Amino acid sequence: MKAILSINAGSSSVKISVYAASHHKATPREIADAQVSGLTAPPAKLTYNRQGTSVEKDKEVDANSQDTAFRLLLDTLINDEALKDIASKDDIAIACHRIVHGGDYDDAQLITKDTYHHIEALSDLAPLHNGAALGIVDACINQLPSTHNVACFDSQYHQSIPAHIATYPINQDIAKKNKLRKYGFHGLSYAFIARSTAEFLHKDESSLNIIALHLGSGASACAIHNGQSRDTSMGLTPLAGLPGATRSGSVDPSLVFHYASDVGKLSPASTSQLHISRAEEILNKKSGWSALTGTTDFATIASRATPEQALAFDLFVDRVAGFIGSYFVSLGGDVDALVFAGGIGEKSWELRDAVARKVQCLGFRVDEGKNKGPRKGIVDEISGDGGKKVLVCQTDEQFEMARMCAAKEELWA
Ligand SMILES: Nc1ncnc2c1ncn2[C@@H]1O[C@H](COP(=O)(O)OP(=O)(O)O)[C@@H](O)[C@H]1O
Ligand SMILES: CC(=O)OP(=O)(O)O
Ligand SMILES: [Mg+2]
Repeated sequence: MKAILSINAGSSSVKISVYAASHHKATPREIADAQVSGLTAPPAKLTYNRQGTSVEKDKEVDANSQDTAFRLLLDTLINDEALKDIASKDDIAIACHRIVHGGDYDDAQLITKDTYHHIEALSDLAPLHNGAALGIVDACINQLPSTHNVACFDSQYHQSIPAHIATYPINQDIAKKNKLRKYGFHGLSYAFIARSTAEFLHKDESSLNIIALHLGSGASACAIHNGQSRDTSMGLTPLAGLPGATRSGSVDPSLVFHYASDVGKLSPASTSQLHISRAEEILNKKSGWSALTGTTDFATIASRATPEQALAFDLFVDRVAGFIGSYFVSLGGDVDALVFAGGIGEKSWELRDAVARKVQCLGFRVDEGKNKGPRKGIVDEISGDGGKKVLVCQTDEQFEMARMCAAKEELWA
């Protein structure tokens, strides 16, 4: 039996799940999960469940970065005497890490010096994520010396996007040399959503066509054709596409040159692990819900209590509906389901309701009672009578990573 620590450093949270797996290709069995959320909407909150029982719920904690959140979570797990599977740090055989930007990697990688440096070199292309995740890898290397570290990439799932969709219309010599193309992210989530939705619909995954929405602190949409990513809204970096908690999403690229005189300069936040220009800092960290409303808490925004919140809400509905329309065409109208996931997609009935109304012309509608009601199962149907299928999937990137590790033969030899 091996204990697997699955670590998901998001832009506003760190989520860790602990699994036990007995052998190569075994389905990992969850034994605990813990998360610190609200890193961009202090105070951050800790939630911890062991064997399905709540130990802590929304406990206010002092954490303002992914690194401090991770240390707190690791201590919580190690110091819990009732968590028998990891009585000491040595019991953690595998730590898998969600790495948002994996460049051309098409499979999870055991983290060696080489892979570490490769991921580090990609950090500039995921300024809210890769550096933070590598900080957690460093902490694991130092604090868990006998643990194997595995990198699981958010970009991997999107390797199937065809060239004419992934290519930017710029000088192709420069594009190839500098690897400037659409990569796409939230792929661990989309892989989980595709498999779970296929199971729910009793369809073979290889014939599944869906429009999936991962709407969290970072938000994206994905057109899934025959079980594979055909298009997604994020691009070279996770900034493109939909707006997020602190991200602008797509804007006219020329806006950068008209925003302020110093946007091209390196930001004071730049470190050896992260080279971020002022423009990138503004569009990644000082835009989105935070800039429009002063909060990154989407539950507050969904209340539409102020004109600013109403504007942010309507703007999000407009952008999300735009991608649904575009992907509906991309899938030739052959869509098995529209699937909501991510913190906002799973928890905001208001957002689901407003989006569904906006895309009613495509045949989607939600049932008010089902939409507002408690979730039944990992995938839950909320479609209205006679409408195309609308589902909510409680996505699980940590499980997806643990599953990838169980499938890696070299870790079980
Ligand atoms: N009850 C809720 N209603 C609406 N939005 C919510 C609710 N709970 C959490 N959220 C939003 O979900 C987002 C976090 O989603 P999550 O997928 O966990 O983020 P991360 O990108 O850090 O992984 C935040 O913007 C938060 O405000
Ligand atoms: C890729 C991305 O934006 O991830 P998250 O939503 O977890 O910040
Ligand atoms: Mg996330």
